[in-house]
Amino acid sequence: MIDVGIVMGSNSDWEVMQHAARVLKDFGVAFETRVVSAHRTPDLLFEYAETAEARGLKAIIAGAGGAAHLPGMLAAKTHLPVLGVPVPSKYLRGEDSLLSIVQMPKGIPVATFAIGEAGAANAALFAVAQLANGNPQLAEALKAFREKQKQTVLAMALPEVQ
Ligand SMILES: Nc1c(C(=O)O)ncn1[C@@H]1O[C@H](COP(=O)(O)O)[C@@H](O)[C@H]1O
Repeated sequence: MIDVGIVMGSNSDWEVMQHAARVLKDFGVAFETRVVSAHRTPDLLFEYAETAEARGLKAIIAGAGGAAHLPGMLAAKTHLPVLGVPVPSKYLRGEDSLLSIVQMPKGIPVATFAIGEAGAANAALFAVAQLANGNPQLAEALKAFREKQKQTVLAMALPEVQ
């Protein structure tokens, strides 16, 4: 059973969105990856969102750049949590993507993450946290991840000033 859908507006978003896939893979969460575009493949978008819950998905991570309508339109067509990742754009560095995703009208929420790879990784970590509610094994894995990250930071050394 697939728990999380990772969708993006174009395969050009993969460089960023692969960081979400990496996190889910590391936690052993079953996921699928698809290119779906609100603008270029609107019928596929509707079909994907309308069938997501019945297919067993628990959350959808959606990344898009520029006029990033994909996460919002998915959220409009499903009750599943939609986690939006603003992909950096060529001319406006992803600020356009961020604003397109975050400024949803009241009633149709999209949980919006940081621009770029940190946002993609954090969206996946958020999905893991959601799934860990009621899954003690996943909750333990999440704790272990945090502990390892903490140890990495504690071991960080800075250069001497000469
Ligand atoms: N923002 C959207 C949507 C959408 O929101 O439906 N579909 C594609 N795109 C974005 O267009 C950018 C350029 O796409 P191309 O590289 O294919 O020209 C990508 O970042 C994609 O997410």
